[in-house]
Amino acid sequence: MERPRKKLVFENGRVFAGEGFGADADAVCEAVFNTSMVGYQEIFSDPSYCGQFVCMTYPLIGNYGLAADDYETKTPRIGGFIVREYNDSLSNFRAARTLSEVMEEHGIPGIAGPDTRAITRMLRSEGSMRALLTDADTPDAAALERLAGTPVPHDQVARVSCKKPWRCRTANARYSVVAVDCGVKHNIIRSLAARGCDVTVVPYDTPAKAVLAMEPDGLFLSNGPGDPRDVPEAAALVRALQGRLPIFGICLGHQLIALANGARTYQLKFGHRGGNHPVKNLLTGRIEITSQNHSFAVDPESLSRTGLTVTHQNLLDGTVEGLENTDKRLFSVQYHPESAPGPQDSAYLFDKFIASIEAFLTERGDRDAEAY
Ligand SMILES: NC(=O)CC[C@H](N)C(=O)O
Repeated sequence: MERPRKKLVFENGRVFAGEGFGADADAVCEAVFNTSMVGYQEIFSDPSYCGQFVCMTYPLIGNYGLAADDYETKTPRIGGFIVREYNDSLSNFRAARTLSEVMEEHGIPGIAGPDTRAITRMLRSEGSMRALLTDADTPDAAALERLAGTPVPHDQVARVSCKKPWRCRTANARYSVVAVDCGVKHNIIRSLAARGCDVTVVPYDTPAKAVLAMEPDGLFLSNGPGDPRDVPEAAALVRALQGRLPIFGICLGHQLIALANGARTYQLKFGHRGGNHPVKNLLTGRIEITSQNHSFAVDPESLSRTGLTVTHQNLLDGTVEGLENTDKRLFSVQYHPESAPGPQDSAYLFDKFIASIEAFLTERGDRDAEAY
């Protein structure tokens, strides 16, 4: 099939040529890179990539298609894909659709052909930056002007969060959990459901009173796109509910817990995105290989007097990867224990949340799980 000629123009003036796949549309996004060797479907459908171009360092993308059961959300919001080679000859018996056709359906453009290693090295040395994906014949000067004139969005969480509460029921449920949806990955909901949780997913700006009216046994704070400081509503919810319910946060949820307790977050030079980031659990001394996708991190200097202690640390750059306040039954991780894509080493964190809920129910004296 004849594919349109496209190019990527970066803020620093570098231009990379290639062929379009997915939607034949222009887009301006922040470009980041992901080093996972598998899992492009989960990356494609992870709402945390809303408004970002993901440059895949693995050189062959598309060859196992998309499987009906593997989406992280029904409405993919990734800004676009940058790949070395796009391949549409599906080789997986589970494949239902091609990546390109589903990208087209959702208006998401892609470019195949650029030297993705060169782009990655550029982002590593100069830091994440924005780019315009456009037709090959757009003049570079006009492209740079468009880039400079496009404002950075601050409403990504509002774009990906559900608009009304919805419930994921599980057979023989033992716990009821409210999940604050800042762009929740469905594998998180599956991971909670697999441990006996009925999960009510609520919009990111749900007031604390409305959450309490649902009488949950625990509160979960999801991953999500953008700068955590753009969602003060969700941080306020944590402030109002911490100490009243067991709380578990992942990625953006972890950052929101830090902000709610007076800590600071900052933007990393090029972020962590991949399926093999080593993290040390400081409580056990064990090392976990983790799946990651984030640009921001919690400033360890800002943690004194917050009541939060660091439980996990990244072994590549020493950044904070986990926080806890046992008095408030509150803990969080910067990485992805639901690990899609990625290793399973950190799945124990969901069990830790269940243990925290169990202890809470027992202490409250109204442990009625046997009645279920
Ligand atoms: N996966 C996430 O939740 C990402 C959190 C946040 N948007 C960041 O980039 O740091």
